[in-house]
Amino acid sequence: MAVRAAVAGASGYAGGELLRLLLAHPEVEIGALTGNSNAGQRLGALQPHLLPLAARVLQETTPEVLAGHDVVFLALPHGQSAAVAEQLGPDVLVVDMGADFRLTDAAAWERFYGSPHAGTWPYGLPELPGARAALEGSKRIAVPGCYPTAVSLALFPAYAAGLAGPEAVIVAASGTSGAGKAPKPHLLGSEVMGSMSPYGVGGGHRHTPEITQNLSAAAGEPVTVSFTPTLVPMPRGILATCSAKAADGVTAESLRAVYEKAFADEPFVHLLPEGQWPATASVYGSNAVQVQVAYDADAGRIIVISAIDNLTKGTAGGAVQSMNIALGLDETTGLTTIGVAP
Ligand SMILES: NC(=O)C1=CN([C@@H]2O[C@H](COP(=O)(O)OP(=O)(O)OC[C@H]3O[C@@H](n4cnc5c(N)ncnc54)[C@H](OP(=O)(O)O)[C@@H]3O)[C@@H](O)[C@H]2O)C=CC1
Ligand SMILES: CC(=O)N[C@@H](CCC(=O)OP(=O)(O)O)C(=O)O
Repeated sequence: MAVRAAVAGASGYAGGELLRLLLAHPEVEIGALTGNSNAGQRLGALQPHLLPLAARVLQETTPEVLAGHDVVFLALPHGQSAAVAEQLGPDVLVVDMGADFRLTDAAAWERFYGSPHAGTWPYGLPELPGARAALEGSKRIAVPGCYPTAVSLALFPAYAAGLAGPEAVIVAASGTSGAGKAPKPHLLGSEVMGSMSPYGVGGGHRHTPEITQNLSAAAGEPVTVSFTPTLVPMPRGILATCSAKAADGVTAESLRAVYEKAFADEPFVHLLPEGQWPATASVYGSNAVQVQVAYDADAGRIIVISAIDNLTKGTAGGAVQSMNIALGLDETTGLTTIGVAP
């Protein structure tokens, strides 16, 4: 019997990418689609690439509309998911693509998001140590942020193996869809085109505590994170350049061996052959993650670079992958590692 799934936030970028993936998922039947300001609109007017759903009309995001589904995906702005989720029954699988349930530290939540902490749900990054076990059979999933997905996958093996010092430095570039579809002055075409710019500099970005949480868990001790995001003129993609001081005794060979082992059985994470570097174009529209490692002997640092599609592995693909695990389906169902090129 098909898994009936509702999508709240179906007019947005994350909701649209999720629907693209669910349309290709053999076990899922798409149920209610909801929006906010666009409720009452035809989906075809808002997401014209989703042809099979073009005639569907967006409904209001209410508990009544979302009732009667096996899975409810929440692709809503931060802070909007908790109120909706608490009105959904305990038997429904709720997959939150926003940030509301990602952090374990209530004080960090309040500092970075400025509202009361709603709680913590099993974290939808299956590749992290222990994550799959927590997702299996779960009725609640917190899908990671896009930058934390790229960065945590890049650095957790080094921390878990004790190869990296406790201060991680990360500079990551994101395409503009990461900022969502709602109009924002800094995302006007004339501001973004032909330019690359930093934002959230100096520890202010709300993904800093999420990255810190993941790397500290992998290390088994506190890790501090210097995270600088940048905006680049492309619609999709994240390239994360991550580095940390190498622990004593690290060599290029030992570093590579740790990453080969960490990702050997991962269906979506690919350690590239030596000499080949991750590129966002290679993972466009796919759930794949490209990773490459280097040991800079002169600087005494390890460098790990990862590339993801922020909308696919960075949100909707990660959500589907985690849903599959929670429902006991093959983890890769409905997901592809095949990108679009050129
Ligand atoms: N874009 C990305 O790369 C990623 C996004 N995410 C997360 O996914 C979530 C959605 O992001 P994204 O799709 O980019 O954002 P968008 O701005 O593109 O879409 C937001 C969606 O939420 C709906 N919405 C807005 N306000 C409300 C409200 N008060 N109640 C109910 N629905 C509301 C909008 O409806 P309407 O259009 O009808 O007003 C729209 O469907 C966010 O939490 C984001 O952090 C996570 C990882 C990556
Ligand atoms: C380019 C850009 O603006 N990106 C967003 C991150 C989007 C994302 O993945 O994260 P959330 O799910 O936490 O919103 C930002 O920096 O706020």
